[in-house]
Amino acid sequence: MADTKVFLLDGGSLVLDGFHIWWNKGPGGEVRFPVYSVLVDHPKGKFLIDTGYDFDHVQKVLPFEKPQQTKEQTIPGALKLLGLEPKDIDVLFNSHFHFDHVGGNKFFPDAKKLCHKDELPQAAKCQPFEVLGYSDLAFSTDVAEARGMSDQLGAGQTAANTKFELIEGDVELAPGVTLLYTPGHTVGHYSLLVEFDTRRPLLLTLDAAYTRKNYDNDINAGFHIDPVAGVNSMRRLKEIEKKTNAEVLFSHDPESFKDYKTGVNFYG
Ligand SMILES: Cc1ncc2c(c1O)COC2=O
Ligand SMILES: [Zn+2]
Ligand SMILES: [Zn+2]
Ligand SMILES: [Zn+2]
Repeated sequence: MADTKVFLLDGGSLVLDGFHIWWNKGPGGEVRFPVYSVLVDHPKGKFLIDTGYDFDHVQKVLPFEKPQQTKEQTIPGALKLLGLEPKDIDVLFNSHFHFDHVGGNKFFPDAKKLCHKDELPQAAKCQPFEVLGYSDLAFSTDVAEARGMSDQLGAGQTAANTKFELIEGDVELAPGVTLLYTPGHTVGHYSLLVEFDTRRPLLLTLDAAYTRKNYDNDINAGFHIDPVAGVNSMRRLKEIEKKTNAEVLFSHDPESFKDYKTGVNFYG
């Protein structure tokens, strides 16, 4: 069987103060960090995990995050670099519904969509401190309507083509592609473990650990629903790393990202 390939789709960058990236630790000051999505090109199909941010949404709602995104860093642009179009994606999984992970969902009306069973209701009725994170609601007509923000929906979006199948606990998306339930950042957050025939596994923390410093020191990001669960999720990922000898990739780590394979380069 052909081996699995993992592509990181560079989605541009944003800025946050260091105390948001490393909660209670800092240092403060502006930190520009990467945003990317993950394409798993597997013999069983093409799986996309997350879809980055929508530039116009961030400009309008979170301009202080100073979005920088070229055409090639939009989801359609990044797929085009690989000779793919959005219609080639079979399954779209959102690790969680923060705006920097759902911005390109609108390009996938026909893909099978999956999320944790608690993440959807949480986005529909979130805590006051989660309103910014859950601010781009165009991924779900139900959620947008529940939050009184139907104006975010595009013309072609319907309840049917923004419907999610709900999962819970750890789930094998395909042989060797496992979604790991890692709550804390959000109620329904997931990380991803990908195993290969010919190389060590990849463990993608996604927002369970923004950077190596978060991960090594059990430091939550400033955005979390449950910091104790967040620490436990990081500790669980470190156990899995040890057990599988996985290479760990972080979601928003400016230093590490410099060495990650992006564009046409892939893991596998
Ligand atoms: C990158 C980023 N910016 C703002 C927020 C989040 C982010 O990941 C999560 O909740 C927020 O308010
Ligand atoms: Zn194989
Ligand atoms: Zn997040
Ligand atoms: Zn994020």
